[in-house]
Amino acid sequence: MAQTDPLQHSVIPALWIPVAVFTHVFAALWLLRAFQLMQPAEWAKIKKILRLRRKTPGSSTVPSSEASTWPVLATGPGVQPNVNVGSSCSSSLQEWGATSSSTDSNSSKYPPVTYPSSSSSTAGSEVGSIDGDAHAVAVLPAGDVHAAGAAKATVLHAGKQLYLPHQHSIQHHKQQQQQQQQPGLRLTWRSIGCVYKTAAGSKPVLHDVWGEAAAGEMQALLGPSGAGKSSLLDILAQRKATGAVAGSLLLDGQPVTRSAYSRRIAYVPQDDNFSPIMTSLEVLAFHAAMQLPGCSSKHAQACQLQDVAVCTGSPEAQQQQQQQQQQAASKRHSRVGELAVQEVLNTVGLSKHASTLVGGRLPGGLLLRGLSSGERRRLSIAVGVLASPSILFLDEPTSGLDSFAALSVMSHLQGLAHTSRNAVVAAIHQPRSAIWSLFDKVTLLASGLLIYHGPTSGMVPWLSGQLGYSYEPAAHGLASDWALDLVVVEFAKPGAFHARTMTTLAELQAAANTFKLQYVCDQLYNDERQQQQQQQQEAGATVQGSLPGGPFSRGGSVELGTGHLSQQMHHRHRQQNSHATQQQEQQLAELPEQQQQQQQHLGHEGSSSSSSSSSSSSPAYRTSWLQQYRALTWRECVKVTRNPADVAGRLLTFTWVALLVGLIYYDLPTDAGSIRQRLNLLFATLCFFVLMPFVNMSLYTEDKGSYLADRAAGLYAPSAYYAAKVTATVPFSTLTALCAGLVQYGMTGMRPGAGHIFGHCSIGVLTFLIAVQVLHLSATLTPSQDASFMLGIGWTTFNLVLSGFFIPYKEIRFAPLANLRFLSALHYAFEGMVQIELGGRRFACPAAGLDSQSAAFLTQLLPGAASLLSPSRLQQAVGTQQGCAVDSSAVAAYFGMSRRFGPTIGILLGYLGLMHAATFAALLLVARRERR
Ligand SMILES: Nc1ncnc2c1ncn2[C@@H]1O[C@H](COP(=O)(O)OP(=O)(O)OP(=O)(O)O)[C@@H](O)[C@H]1O
Repeated sequence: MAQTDPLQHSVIPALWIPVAVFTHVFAALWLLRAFQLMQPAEWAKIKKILRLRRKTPGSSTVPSSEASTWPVLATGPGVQPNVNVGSSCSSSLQEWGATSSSTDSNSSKYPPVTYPSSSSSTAGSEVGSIDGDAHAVAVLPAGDVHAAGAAKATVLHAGKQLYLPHQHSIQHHKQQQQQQQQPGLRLTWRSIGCVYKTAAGSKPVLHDVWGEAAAGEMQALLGPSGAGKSSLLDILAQRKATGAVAGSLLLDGQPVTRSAYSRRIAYVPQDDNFSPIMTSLEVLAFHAAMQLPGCSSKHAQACQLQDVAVCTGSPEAQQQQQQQQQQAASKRHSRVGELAVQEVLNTVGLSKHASTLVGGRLPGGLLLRGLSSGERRRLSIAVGVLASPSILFLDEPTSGLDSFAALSVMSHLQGLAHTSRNAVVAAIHQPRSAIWSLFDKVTLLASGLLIYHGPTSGMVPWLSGQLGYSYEPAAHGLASDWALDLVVVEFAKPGAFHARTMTTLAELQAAANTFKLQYVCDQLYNDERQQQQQQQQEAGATVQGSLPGGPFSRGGSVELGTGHLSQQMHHRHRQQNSHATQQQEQQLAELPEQQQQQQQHLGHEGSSSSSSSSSSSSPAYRTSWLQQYRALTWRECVKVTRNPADVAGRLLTFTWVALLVGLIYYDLPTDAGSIRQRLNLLFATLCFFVLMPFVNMSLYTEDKGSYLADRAAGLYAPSAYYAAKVTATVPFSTLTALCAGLVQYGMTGMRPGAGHIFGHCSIGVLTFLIAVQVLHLSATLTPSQDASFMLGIGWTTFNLVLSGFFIPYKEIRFAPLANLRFLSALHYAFEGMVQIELGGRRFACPAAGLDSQSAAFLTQLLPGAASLLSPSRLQQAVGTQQGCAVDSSAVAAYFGMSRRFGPTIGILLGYLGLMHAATFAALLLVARRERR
């Protein structure tokens, strides 16, 4: 038999007061962080004043332990990369060494970086010095590198430690990469075609495009807007996920395999997607952790020096390389290692901005000062070159830059190409003269047609000499400007200025055909000669001398092939050429969607024919899942801890709303008259939990954007991202919901007892987490924030209406609809809370008897509850008889709410799991759907 509640006052001060104080102190700390972040100059002044006071004899000093608890975010020009996080994030950050261990009074001055004693370089940026020895600040653990075991290097920055996994392998990896970059590395693309399916029908955007990029040269991809430059770059970088693509991509003559190829290239998109609240160094540190090789667990023991070649090579190669590495490592026991991250920053001239925030607009709309647009661009390039790619693709690297910044960026790139033997291919718009002169080669596209591909010096001779379009530097300006003007056919051109120029698509087509005929002939000629040579070699014949290249592969100016073989090829290709492009496009357009997807994969996965570039056992990502997970968790933690709106704002909003509700229902009566209020309060609590996540919709949308950008770059596995996201965000979400629940519970005085408090809060937190997940799912599935809101609001309304609060299910007018309640998370949550609050509980009748209002409510509320509302019982309740009690189980029974706590929690956990699974599936889906 349930006992009546003997309490006179229901409020539980010991519950809500400490929690409310905690949330405010916690939020105040984050607001202080916000101040440091937003007003670095003012914060520096305050720190200076505090320091002066500390130095003044007799003045009160701030204990160092206290000082160390204050997170230092913004000092000097930007923000230190080290952050101090609470809750679950701390362990991860500590592991990464990002936790601020002390706030040295000099830390804001950025102590000079430590250079290796062996370095002969001086500070400052050197064009193309990516592999130089300068500017190292990483300190390898003393002693045997192998003894490091944990495969981490300690990176000193601003006197703090920032750990990067496998840092000590960076330099080694770069050397290895360069060894792999044989002088003859050559990417060749042949007969590339691309057709998009649009509402208006098939839209061909690339027609039979040929070309090549070789180590040590910088190539411009030139063409008017819409010419197909980005589409071609996407195809070459194997990032194309839309449209039907045809053609072949060869690395050193062998078909590329996608996973191996992706390790040799880097793609710098037109728009970066850096988090505004991370510093340049942190952005690079994150990308270093994602790109620089770590072994899979399988190789972990074998590869103490963590190198991609070791990880992906054959077992024999791995063993051999490992031995070499061990020998090399033993020679440099106490050698100070290099930090690629800092070095790359130097290379792109950003070393002074290592601690500057990237800046930009935060998801909430706040504008954060940070890097200039030119510096951001250089940071993008730094990310691109971090893993020492053999081929670097850049989509308009100079867009948005002033002319000097553009020149500086392009000079860096040329340095990379010439000094580090990278192949650089950059789509570019109207380069100024100094920039144009940096390019070795150019691909000129117009309306998806290849007009010219070859040395920059050969472009004018081809267009004027072969095609007959006269170029007058005095009148037409730079050769690249003239060429761009020449191939634009969409607009009317002033005849007086251009003299003979292209004005129709037919003229473009003719120019493209002429070029292709010549170029393709040359390629086929080379192929045939190589084949002959191979056959001769196989037959034991010695081929004297080197192969003469075709006209376009000789460098310098363009010549026509004149040999007998060349003429034969020319003739053969002329016959094939006229119909080839048309046929290719028709075939692409006719391909069903599924086959289009297959067709577009120019890289042949699993092919074993390719030498160094292919390996069927290559893992899909450069780093292991665990390494990705740790780096992503760290980034998520940085995001959470650096966004004051998301931390202090959310916590305070939750607490204040809880305080408001607590005040409204403060100290609920303990008699039967409070049953109605308790029901209302439970429903209000649940409403609060399902509505609050809407404040974070912008975060979910922003998350999706950065996920899609990273996925397009093939940076990490979706599962690693999702696991990291959950690890970093769920603890904080739980904390906020828990604090709000406890404040409200304590103030209103719901059912006393630890078990009841635990049960109520568990259901509240789970409801909140479900609502958060549903909104995350909405933001992932829908193309815009407006649509996300609509979907989210739809779910919330459905849940509220079918919670059972407004109408008992048995009274729903259209009975089958009542079954929909099983889809409502609130149905289970409300039932669970009602059970905890009212199940098996007896309330004493009010001392003055049940007031008429409550009696009327009960009569109306429980028309079917005979045991409670028989006229005699009601009479008893309204009267003031001793021992009168109301069994509130009847209320739960009336609403049809009888599920016990355990099953309720199980169902809510299942609901949450389902939402997580759906969100993950949606992330996989959109990554396919929304890629270019
Ligand atoms: N996913 C797509 N679906 C349909 N059409 C597309 C798609 N992507 C690009 N296009 C179209 O393909 C053509 C070539 O686009 P692309 O972006 O490659 O040109 P671009 O030379 O890089 O142009 P810009 O210099 O303006 O960036 C354009 O007409 C463009 O509208």
